[in-house]
Formats: sequence, C-alpha cells, structure tokens
Amino acid sequence: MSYSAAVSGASGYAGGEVLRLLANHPEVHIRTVTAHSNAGQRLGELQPHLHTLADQVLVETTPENLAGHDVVFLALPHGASAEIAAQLGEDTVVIDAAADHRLENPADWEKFYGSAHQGTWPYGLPELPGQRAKLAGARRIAVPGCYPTTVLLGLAPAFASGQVLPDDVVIVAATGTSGAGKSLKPHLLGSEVMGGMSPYGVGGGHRHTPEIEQGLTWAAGEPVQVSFTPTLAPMSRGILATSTAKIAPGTTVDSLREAYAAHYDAEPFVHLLPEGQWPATKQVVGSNHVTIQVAVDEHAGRAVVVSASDNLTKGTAGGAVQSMNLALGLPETAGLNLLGVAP
Ligand SMILES: NC(=O)C1=CN([C@@H]2O[C@H](COP(=O)(O)OP(=O)(O)OC[C@H]3O[C@@H](n4cnc5c(N)ncnc54)[C@H](OP(=O)(O)O)[C@@H]3O)[C@@H](O)[C@H]2O)C=CC1
Ligand SMILES: CC(=O)N[C@@H](CCC(=O)OP(=O)(O)O)C(=O)O
Repeated sequence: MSYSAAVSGASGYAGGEVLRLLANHPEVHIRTVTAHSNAGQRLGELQPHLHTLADQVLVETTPENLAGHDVVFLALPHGASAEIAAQLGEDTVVIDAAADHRLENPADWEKFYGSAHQGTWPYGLPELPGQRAKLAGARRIAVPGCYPTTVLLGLAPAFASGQVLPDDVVIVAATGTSGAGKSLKPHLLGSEVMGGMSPYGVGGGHRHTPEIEQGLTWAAGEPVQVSFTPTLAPMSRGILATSTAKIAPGTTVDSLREAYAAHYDAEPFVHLLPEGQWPATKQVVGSNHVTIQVAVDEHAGRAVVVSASDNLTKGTAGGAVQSMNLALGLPETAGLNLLGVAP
C-alpha cells in the first residue's frame, strides 16, 4: 500500500525537510506540493537540494488542492495553518508543524500568541510518557516546537521518576537560524549572526515556555514552572539545550542515569550517551536523533541535563513523519533511518 501525501508550505524550511524525508519513505508518495507567494514555481528553483523532486510544481495552498490525500502535512505559519486545517476532511491524517493545536490551556495560547485558541490535538512526541498510544490511529497531530522537543526529551525522565523538583527549573538553549524560517528577517542577516551569539525572548516571553511547562507537567504529574532563555547561534541547524533543576533528596547521577536508560533504551531516536560523552549539535544534524547526557552538580544541588537535536528534523519534519507513521500503523522509523552528517 502506498499512501498519497500533500505537503503544504513546501517552499519553506520545514516543508522542504518533510519532502526530503518523504522522498525516501517506503510507503508514501508525494502527490502535491503547495506554497503561497511561490505558487507556480518548480520545486527545483526553491529547494535545489531536493534533486529527485525538482520538476514538481508548487500549487496554491487551498483546501481544494489539499483534498483527496491520505496525509496532509501543514508547514505554514500558525494562524494560516489552523484556518486551512479546519477545512480538511476528517478522514485525512493531518500533521501540523505549526503551533496552533499544541496547547491545552486557551489562556496560555491567548497570552503568548495573541489570538483565539483553536483547540488541542494529540501531541506528536511519542517518547513523552503516555503520548505514543494517543498517536496510534490519530487523524490530527500537532508536531511539537523545536525547543520543546529538545528540552522535553532532555528533562522528562528526571521528572517522571520524581528525581527533580518542579518549581526551580532553568533552561538555556541555543538554536540555529533556520528555526526562524526562510523569509527575510533583518536580525538574521549573515552580518548580524555570523561570528557571535545573542539572546532573545528573554524574561519568560518566548512562546515555547508554556509548551515546555505543559509537557513537563504531564511527565511530572504536578505543575512544573520553568525559566526559559533561547539564544541564537551562528549555525544553520541544531539546538543545544542545557536544563537544570533542583534535585530531590537521594538523587544521584547513577539514579538519574538508571531512569534515563529505562526510559530511552528501547527508543530508536533518543540516546543517553555513555558517561563522559556530551551532546553536540554536530552529532545529530540531518538525522532524527537526539542525544542526552546528565550530571549532578553537588555544589548547587542541581541536576544538569544537556540535549541536542536538529530543529528541522526531530524538531519538526522528522517528528512529523514519525507521528505520521504511528497514525498510519507503519513502523515508527520508516523513512527516518538517517544517521548524522560529519564533520
Ligand atoms: N523552522 C523550524 O525549525 C521550525 C518550524 N516550525 C513551524 O513550521 C511552520 C513553517 O515554518 P518554516 O518552514 O520554518 O517557515 P518558512 O518561512 O521557511 O516557510 C513558510 C511556508 O509557509 C508559506 N506561507 C507563508 N505565509 C502563508 C500564508 N499566509 N498562507 C499559506 N502559506 C503561507 C510559505 O510559502 P511561500 O514561500 O510560497 O510564500 C512557505 O512555504 C511554522 O508554523 C513554524 O513555526 C516548527 C518547528 C521548527
Ligand atoms: C531562531 C528562531 O527564531 N527560532 C524560532 C523557533 C521556533 C519555531 O520554529 O517553532 P514554532 O513552530 O513554535 O514557531 C523561535 O524562537 O521562534
């Protein structure tokens, strides 16, 4: 059986990465690619790395053009995504890379996104406790944000095993520029980004804060509060997150490692590194893998967790394809058997 797929936002970074993965998927064929201002162009003009798809022509992102497919990927700005999603057939598997349906709490949505909440869909992070079962057979899936993916995979086992405290969690993460999308933004000009790092969304203002708190609250079974600071690094892809939390009495590096091993040993894409090795974005770029290391800072009484991902692969398109596999009952790793790229 081959499933037909439409990829909207195919001229952008997330849509392009979905196409790169689907081009190698054994059970899915790409029937339709859509865009907005670039409709009418050949894919080869906009995504020259997608050699075998170069002659596909981008059509307008409309409900009519997206109708009649087994799977529709939405890789559109939030807002535009919810609007089109509401017009798609109920039997179609819709995988949304945008934020519209990730949050359960309408007040959080309204505060951080400034518009009306459009509802909540199953959350496409199967490695988070309880999520995989909700994705099997789902017809609507919200792909997590790239920072939440990286941070939640990093911290969930510590919270699920009750080894860290929920009220003093500090996260600082660096991301590559592709996280901001392909459209022109002055602060992302090469001359602004190359050779230096800068923070943004400082002081609890980043819209991934409530999403991280939501996922950690699910893992902990009690409310978790975080302080999250993102930073921009001079690289195109990758996220490196350093997350720290106060340890509960009795927590040691061995007890943490045991919990992480139990949580991730059977996972195909999430890896607790051997002691002494640390995550780095270069280990994971181009792949759907996430690497993690844990330590205990005895002096500060804190667990320190470092996690690395590719924001466009596991952080977006890889998570989207993995979720689609679960929704369709396919092997979870189908189309995702890619290792990293080095050097
Ligand atoms: N980049 C990343 O690392 C991540 C991105 N995401 C999410 O994925 C989505 C896409 O992001 P990304 O690919 O980075 O963004 P890009 O800016 O690279 O691409 C945006 C895409 O959406 C299309 N588009 C723009 N405006 C509209 C509109 N009003 N209606 C319909 N289509 C429109 C564009 O078409 P055209 O070019 O033809 O104008 C383009 O194909 C966003 O919701 C983003 O938040 C999620 C996780 C990580
Ligand atoms: C560098 C940069 O700007 N990164 C983006 C990453 C967010 C993202 O893409 O995720 P959503 O799907 O939740 O929008 C940001 O911090 O907003």
